[in-house]
Amino acid sequence: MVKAVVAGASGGIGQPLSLLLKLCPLVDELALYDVVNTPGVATDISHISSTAKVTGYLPKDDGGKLAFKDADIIVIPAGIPRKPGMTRDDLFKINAGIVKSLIEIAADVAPNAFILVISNPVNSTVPIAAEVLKAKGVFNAQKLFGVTTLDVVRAETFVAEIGGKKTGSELTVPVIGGHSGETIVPIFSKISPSVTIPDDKYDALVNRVQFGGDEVVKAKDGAGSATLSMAFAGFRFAEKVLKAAKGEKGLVEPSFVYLPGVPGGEEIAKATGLDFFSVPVELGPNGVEKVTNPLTGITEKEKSLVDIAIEGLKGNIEKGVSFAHNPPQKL
Ligand SMILES: NC(=O)C1=CN([C@@H]2O[C@H](COP(=O)(O)OP(=O)(O)OC[C@H]3O[C@@H](n4cnc5c(N)ncnc54)[C@H](O)[C@@H]3O)[C@@H](O)[C@H]2O)C=CC1
Ligand SMILES: O=C([O-])CC(=O)C(=O)O
Repeated sequence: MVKAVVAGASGGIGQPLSLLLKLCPLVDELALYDVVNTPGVATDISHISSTAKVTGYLPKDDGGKLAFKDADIIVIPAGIPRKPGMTRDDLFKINAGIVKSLIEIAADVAPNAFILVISNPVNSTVPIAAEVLKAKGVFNAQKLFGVTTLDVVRAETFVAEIGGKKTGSELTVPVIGGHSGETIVPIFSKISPSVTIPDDKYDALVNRVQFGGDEVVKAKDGAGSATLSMAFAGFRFAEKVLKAAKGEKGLVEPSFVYLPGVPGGEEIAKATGLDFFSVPVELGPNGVEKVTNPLTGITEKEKSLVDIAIEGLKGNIEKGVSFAHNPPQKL
């Protein structure tokens, strides 16, 4: 019996993500949690004639605990999205506390769950999650993931447009680093099957991957950020985690993980000086089976992009860790 939870299930990402999980034959039970509207969303989705049994919870009557209890996988797209002119870091003030409170519930009632954090700023919310789990004595780095799949999906799509492929899904494009602006680093030298990016298109393509989120925020013009492509990306990652948990081999996807706690991570932590970095993760029954060092054999241009990413990530990670230890006092 596989129980999946979506926290933030009534939102722009949460609703289509819940729909995709309801359609997934790997899910037997789907618990939808949000501070608003989950009775309606859950009842609506529950009428779909697929396997998963759907329930909806609000915070009242310990709804969070009931929703999360004994979950196998918890996906978190809870929190506010950007408006034009904002950076992801501008979301920290509100979303840091939301993520912290949700991870506390997870630690108490579902300490063995895979936890997939979508809420921004991912570069800081994942370190918060790790610190909360550590403090509760239940941290397993192999099961905590910052979801950066949308960067990979975008890179596949944009490279396919340039490389004359019919669809990006024919391509594997590693994207590493973090999940905001210049911390996002596409490694075009390792696209498989290989695609040559013309020199005169390289910088613009890197920029489009790094600022793909801004493209959507601008186009939505105040109505939020990427939701449908994010639901696709979040589901793609969750499905791989679930398939790997069932024993399927060869499933790899980049994710923002705690390097010192995952096999193969120490070497990358040493090379970057960072505890968290998005790297290609090979998934297994226990989550991260191993990570591969994405920095070997990259080009000089890519090295300089990685250096910029490392600088940005340092502050983002420290901000998350220090919030987890010293959250602002409530008035
Ligand atoms: N990792 C990534 O690649 C991406 C991350 N995001 C992030 O995902 C988050 C959600 O985005 P949207 O779905 O567009 O926002 P939204 O505002 O449409 O939905 C967020 C939902 O979270 C709920 N929520 C707020 N506090 C909560 C709490 N304490 N417990 C449970 N639910 C709570 C809200 O009621 C709302 O239904 C944002 O932070 C956004 O920046 C968005 C796109 C890509
Ligand atoms: O841009 C945003 O704020 C949402 C996001 O993370 C993305 O679309 O990559």
